[in-house]
Amino acid sequence: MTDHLLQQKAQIHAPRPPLAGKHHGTFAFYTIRDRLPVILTKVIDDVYRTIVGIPDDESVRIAEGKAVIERIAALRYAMQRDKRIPPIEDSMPDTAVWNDFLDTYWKGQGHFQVAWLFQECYMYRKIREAFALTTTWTAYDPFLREKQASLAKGLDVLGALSHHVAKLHERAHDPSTRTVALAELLIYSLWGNAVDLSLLVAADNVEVAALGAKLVKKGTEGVVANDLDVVVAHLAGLHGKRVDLVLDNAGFELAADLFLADWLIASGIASSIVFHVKSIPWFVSDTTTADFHATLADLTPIIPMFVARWQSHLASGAWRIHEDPFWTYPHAYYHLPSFPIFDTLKQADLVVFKGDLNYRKLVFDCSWDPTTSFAEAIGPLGQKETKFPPLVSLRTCKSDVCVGLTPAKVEEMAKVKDWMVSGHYAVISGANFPAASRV
Ligand SMILES: O=P(O)(O)OC[C@H]1O[C@](O)(CO)[C@@H](O)[C@@H]1O
Repeated sequence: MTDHLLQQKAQIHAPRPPLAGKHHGTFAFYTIRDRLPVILTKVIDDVYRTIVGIPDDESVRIAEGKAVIERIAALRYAMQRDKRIPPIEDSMPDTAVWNDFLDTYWKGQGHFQVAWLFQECYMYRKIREAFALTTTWTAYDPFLREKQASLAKGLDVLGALSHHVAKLHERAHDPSTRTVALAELLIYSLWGNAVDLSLLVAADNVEVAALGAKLVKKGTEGVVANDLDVVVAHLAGLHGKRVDLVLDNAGFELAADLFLADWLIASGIASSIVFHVKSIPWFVSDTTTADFHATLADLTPIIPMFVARWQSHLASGAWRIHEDPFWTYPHAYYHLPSFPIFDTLKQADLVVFKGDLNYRKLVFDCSWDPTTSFAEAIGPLGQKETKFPPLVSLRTCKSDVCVGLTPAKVEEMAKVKDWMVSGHYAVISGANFPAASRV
C-alpha cells in the first residue's frame, strides 16, 4: 500500500455534518434526484450520437459504445433508487485510492446517504469507469461537445473584454494603475466562474483607470464575503513570484483566468504561473490538458495577439500545465497535506482556487454557520503549522455552503431566495496572508 493510502487510514471526518441527499428539500437532495440524472442522460445521448457516426465495419467500437450506454443507464437507475454504492471496477491508476476511500468512509451506503461531495465526485468517476472498461473509448470525453458549445456563446464578450485588457497591458508597469488592474482581473476571473462577464463589459470608452474602478465596483456588488483588498495588496507587493491557479471550467472561465495570468507575468509580479488541471473529464466542464489547448485554439480567431503571447508563455515555461490525480479523488482538501500535490502547491507564493467545487472541497462541504471564518472552515490549510501559502478562493455560489459572512450580511441574504445556489452571488475568500497585506 502506498504512503498516502496508509496515511488515509488515519480517518479525517468533516468537522460539521456533511451536506447529503438524505436531507429532503436541500440542494443536495434536489441535485441527486433531478440534476445529476439529467447529466447522465446527456452522456448517454452524446455517446449515442457518436455511435451513429461510426462506420458499420467498426463493430467492436459500436458494441463497446453500446456497453458504455448500458453502464451509464445502470448508474442512473442505481442513483435514483438510492442503491448501495459499489466499488470502482476498472484498473485506472487511481482505482485503489477510490475504493479505499469508499471502504473507509462510506461502505455499503446508498447515493442519498453518503456525503453529497463524495456522491457527486463518485458519479463522475463512475462515468470514467464506463469508458475505461472498453478498449476503443478510453480517451473519449462525453462532455466535449458541451464544452465547445459553451465557449462559442461567450466569444463576443471575450473579444470585447480583450480590448480593455489590452489597455491594462499598456500600463502593466504603471504603479498608479497596478492595484486597480489587479482587482479588475481578479473580478473577471471570479465572474468567469458564473460564465457571465457580459454585465461587466464596457461599451463606453472612458479613461482606462476610471473604467477599471467602475468595473471593480460593479463586480463586487454581489460578493458576500470579500477579501479582494487583502489579495490585491499582497499581490501588488510581489515581484518575480510563482502563482498557482487550481482551475475550474474550460472555455469561457479559463479565458478570464488566462487574462489574469498573462497580466501577472506582464507586470513582473509573477515570473511563473502553474495551472492545475484535471486528468480526466470532470463535473462536465472542468479543464483537462486537452481542454486547455482546445480553448487556446478556439480563441485564436477572436484574440490572436493574446493567444500568440500565451503560447509563448507555455513555450518558455513561464506558464506550466500541471496534472495531478488528487483533483479527481473524492477527498476534501483537509486531506491535501497527505498527498504529493501538497509539496507542489507549497512552492507557490499564492494559490488561487477557482469555482464552486474547489470551495466545497476547501470547507469540507458541511453545515457551517455562515459567520464561521474562512480560515477556520478550511481546517489544516488555514493553520500556521501546515505552512500552506496564502490562498484565495474565487467562487460564485452554486451550492448551499458558505462561510465568512458578517451577521449583518447573513441577515441581509436571508431575504434573498436561493442566493446560495443561483450563481448570482460570490465570495472572494482568502487565508494565510501576511499581516502586512491586511488593509
Ligand atoms: O464549476 P463549479 O463552479 O465548480 O461548479 C460546480 C458546482 O455546480 C454544481 O453542480 C451546482 O450547480 C455543484 O454540484 C458543483 O459544486
